[in-house]
Amino acid sequence: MVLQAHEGRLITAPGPRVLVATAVPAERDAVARAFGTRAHEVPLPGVSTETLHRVGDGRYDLLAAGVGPALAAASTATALTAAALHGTPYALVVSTGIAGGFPPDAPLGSLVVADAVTAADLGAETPDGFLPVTELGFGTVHHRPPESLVREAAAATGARVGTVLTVSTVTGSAERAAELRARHPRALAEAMEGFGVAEAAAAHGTPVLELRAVSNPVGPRDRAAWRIGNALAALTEGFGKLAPVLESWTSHDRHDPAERTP
Ligand SMILES: O=C(O)c1cccc(C(=O)CC[C@H]2O[C@@H](n3cnc4c(=O)[nH]cnc43)[C@H](O)[C@@H]2O)c1
Repeated sequence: MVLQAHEGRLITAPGPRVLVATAVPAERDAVARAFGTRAHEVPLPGVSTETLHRVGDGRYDLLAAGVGPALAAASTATALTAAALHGTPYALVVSTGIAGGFPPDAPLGSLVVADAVTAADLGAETPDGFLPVTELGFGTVHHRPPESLVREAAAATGARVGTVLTVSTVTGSAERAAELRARHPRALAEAMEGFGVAEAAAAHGTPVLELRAVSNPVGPRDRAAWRIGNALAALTEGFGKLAPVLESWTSHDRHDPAERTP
């Protein structure tokens, strides 16, 4: 499939394309390093600040989509819409980057793949505790990536499988960490974009995967203890192992449409 001309050369993608959304450029570049080659920058229509970084023979578009679920959703939706209008839609969206891990289940430097991408603070406080937005009669708080893809991604990368929470406020106390784990006993990690990316993907009927590398424990704030370099290295290594899985999974008609994000 011909995607575009670049410096007089046609960039082609041999198969289905994957959009990879990180929060910040350092995470995007960690993913790009897994492909070894220089990324081609492709403008994103209507967005002056960010470009797509195209790698892997044009199969992967990497996007630093911004910090937090709202900006990540807006940027991801823009990229999905632009690709659809161009006639080159994505077959899969991957939300990735660093994350806080719930000790002891997700240690520093480990990888986590989400079998549930969960909005942890979307709802209402009541005298009886937190109510998720679904109990108020609205929307959804979980997106479930396709089971077969989660299974294969975990097998290839060695990632632990569990819930990855999306929060708008980074947890900064032991009390809040315990509260989140009490509400979400299967939570392994928290980050700030997955649910927003998944909402955008769902609006386009595109499946989503979330892979995170743990840079810090979820708990009392200690920014000096974040091991961002180690986590970014784990992300590069993990993505190198993940890419063949993504290529196989998106190329074959093995995935059950019922598994897709609604
Ligand atoms: O300062 C740097 O060099 C640097 C390099 C890469 C990434 C960063 C970030 O600050 C990324 C912010 C991003 O990380 C996720 N994150 C990481 N730990 C947590 C956490 O404990 N709770 C919630 N989110 C976390 C999150 O997705 C942020 O958007 C800096």
